[in-house]
Amino acid sequence: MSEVLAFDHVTAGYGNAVVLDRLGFSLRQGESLAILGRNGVGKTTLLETLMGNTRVMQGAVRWQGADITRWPSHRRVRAGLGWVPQEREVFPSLTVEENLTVIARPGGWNLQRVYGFFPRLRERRTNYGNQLSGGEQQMLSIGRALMTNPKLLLLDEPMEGLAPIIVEELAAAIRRLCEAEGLASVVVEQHPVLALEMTHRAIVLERGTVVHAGPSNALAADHGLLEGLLGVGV
Ligand SMILES: Nc1ncnc2c1ncn2[C@@H]1O[C@H](COP(=O)(O)OP(=O)(O)OP(=O)(O)O)[C@@H](O)[C@H]1O
Repeated sequence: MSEVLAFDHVTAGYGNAVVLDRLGFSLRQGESLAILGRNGVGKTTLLETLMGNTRVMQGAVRWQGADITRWPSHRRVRAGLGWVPQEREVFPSLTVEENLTVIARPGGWNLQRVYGFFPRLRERRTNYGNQLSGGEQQMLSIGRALMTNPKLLLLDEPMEGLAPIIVEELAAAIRRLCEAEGLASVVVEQHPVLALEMTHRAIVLERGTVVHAGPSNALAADHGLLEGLLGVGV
């Protein structure tokens, strides 16, 4: 499998504040990566850097062989980065269908395919964004990213605030996107066990740098290591 994404010694932050400190990792075609770490270590900043929303002071971000470090975010979306933000960013005064079609880009994913993938969205297609449950909003947020026909999905705490039954449904959907549809993904998730179940590999951040990298199943099985890295009882 060839490498599609790489952070090469990236130092980045906001204004003069450094959040990511010479951070490095890479992702291969079709691979899913969990970004783990305690609060405030820079997980969201990593995703924001991937989307071009931070100031990169050093290092390079490479996507499919191109140096995209200075690309604006709209160009990154066109190049296949599909962003599912933490706030979900569903348009409240547009219907589900309008939310999906307004950002559509040509490709294999279209309205019918997204509805096939999330039948709940088809049922709710005439409802407004602000009439949806949290789980439905998250499905819509993922559906919107799929409508841009991405090659890589970036998910920032997709399960936050959702009921356990919806979490199961969404985790299965995200896994299916990776396994059946061949989409690569980068997932920031507070719940490490869930994140490790959903991904092939994981990196753990501390103070903006990578302190552990390896297969997700190996980390999930090593409770001592997980507890040492994340301070969680599992
Ligand atoms: N827009 C911003 N401007 C300035 N500083 C910011 C901004 N966003 C985040 N930070 C700072 O960057 C650091 C890392 O934040 P970040 O949200 O990336 O961490 P995180 O690991 O995602 O945290 P959490 O798990 O709590 O969501 C924090 O100290 C935070 O205060």
